[in-house]
Amino acid sequence: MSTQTSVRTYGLYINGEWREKSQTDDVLNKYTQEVSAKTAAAEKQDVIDAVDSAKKALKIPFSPYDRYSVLIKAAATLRARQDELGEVLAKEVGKPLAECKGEVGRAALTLEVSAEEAKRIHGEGVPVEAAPGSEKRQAFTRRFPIGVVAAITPFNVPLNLVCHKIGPAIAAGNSVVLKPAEVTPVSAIILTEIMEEAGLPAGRLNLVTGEGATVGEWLISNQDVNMFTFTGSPRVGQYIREKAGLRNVSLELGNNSATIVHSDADVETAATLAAQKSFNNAGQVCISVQRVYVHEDIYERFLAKMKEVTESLVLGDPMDEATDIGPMIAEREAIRVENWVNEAIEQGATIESGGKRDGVFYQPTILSNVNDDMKVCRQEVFGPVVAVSTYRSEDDVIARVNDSEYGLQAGLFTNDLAFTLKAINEVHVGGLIINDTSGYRVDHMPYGGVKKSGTGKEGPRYAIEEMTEEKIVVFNG
Ligand SMILES: NC(=O)c1ccc[n+]([C@@H]2O[C@H](COP(=O)([O-])OP(=O)(O)OC[C@H]3O[C@@H](n4cnc5c(N)ncnc54)[C@H](O)[C@@H]3O)[C@@H](O)[C@H]2O)c1
Ligand SMILES: O=C[C@H](O)CS(=O)(=O)O
Repeated sequence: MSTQTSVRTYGLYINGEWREKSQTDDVLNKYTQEVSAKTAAAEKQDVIDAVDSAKKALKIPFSPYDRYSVLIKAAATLRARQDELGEVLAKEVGKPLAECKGEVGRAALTLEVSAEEAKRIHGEGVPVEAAPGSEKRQAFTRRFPIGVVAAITPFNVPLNLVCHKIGPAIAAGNSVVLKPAEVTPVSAIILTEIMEEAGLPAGRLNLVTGEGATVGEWLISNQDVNMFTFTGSPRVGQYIREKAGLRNVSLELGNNSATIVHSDADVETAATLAAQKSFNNAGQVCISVQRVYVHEDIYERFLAKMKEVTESLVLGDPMDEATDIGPMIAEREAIRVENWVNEAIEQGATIESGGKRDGVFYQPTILSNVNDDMKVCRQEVFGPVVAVSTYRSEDDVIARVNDSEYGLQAGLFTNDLAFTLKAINEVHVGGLIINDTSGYRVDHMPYGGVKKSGTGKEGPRYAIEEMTEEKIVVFNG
């Protein structure tokens, strides 16, 4: 590893060794737009070496307790370095510092839960003796590591979402080849250093950095990879699914998350939470509140409060404690959001708050008078824009929430038990959050979508199920 002035250059990590490359990619500080780090651009042979090393490492015993010890040590280091890693995240993502430190804390928890789960992987007794003719038999299941897991991750939560992949994969006894997002790889590289320091055996975690279209592609075409765990856009997720053939694929993809605010809801609370969860990380969160359906009886009060909270949010330098919203990941993304909002306005939408772009910043924006076919409602905005509209009947609002290609999470504010039960039965999503927004997540819960939002669940216990193979053992007594 070498240092160029104050800009550090990071290598690849393959078979327990750091490998420098002459070709590098710049990582920008998303606020200043200056180069803040350089990362190695992996070549095809590096990816082959990384997968080979992962495969070979599987042959060396690594007990569940040793996996636990490494993960718990790494988690402790994350906690000890929370402030420093928070700053790394604030620079590479552009999220406010407090949010970034929060992500480091969550990442540590994800590794801690993964560590605990390493000690709990178990099968179950299967009553084969209940079948006529099998009276003398007995059976049980056991779970085994799936093998080499390729983990491909997105830019927006680049430390915790990496932990959601390497934590369970290592806990389950697998080896990993990690390819983090090219625009936010530094926190994942530091995490790799932390795993090495925590005593992870060589080959159990390999890191290859570079473009998705090259490095990702070489991983997908490598037949020694047994499983892909991917978080990112539906476009790339679908591509991986098509190319993976019969190999296991876990996909955590996008959403255009809806939250319903019913007539009996606590308006102040719902409006405040909706504003916070529409705009944190500049709306670049897969469960960000994008569509809010408010019962017509409380709409005016709700909108007034949501506007008040939204207009109090401060845009600025992520390192400044006063900042609530930082830049978007790239100016072209801010321009895309601007275009989508302008298109909605041409189609009849009204700007209630925000609606302006300044370079890479886009103001937190509330739109009303929207219809469900506008891009800002039907597609995933992945930016600080929320569309608020009214509803009258419960059937109507549930149909509108479900009228989406996506189904990751949805929120419902109500204390009406009958409506709640109806929503539990009828809203087609992976997670329904009652009396909070779609944006609620803690890291040990099962998390994953239906429809175009993906397949498979994360949350260490559930990810371990995806990353292990079940074998039944039958005794003929
Ligand atoms: N459901 C979830 O848990 C969740 C969480 C975070 C983000 N997301 C989704 O991620 C998206 C935003 O993230 P993004 O812009 O980083 O996504 P992206 O799909 O552009 O990139 C994700 C990763 O895929 C890689 N990649 C790109 N092309 C590839 C290819 N051809 N082959 C293999 N890998 C390739 C990228 O380099 C990156 O590492 C949004 O849609 C968001 O909803 C989902
Ligand atoms: O972007 C989507 C993330 O999965 C949401 S969270 O950061 O895990 O809460």
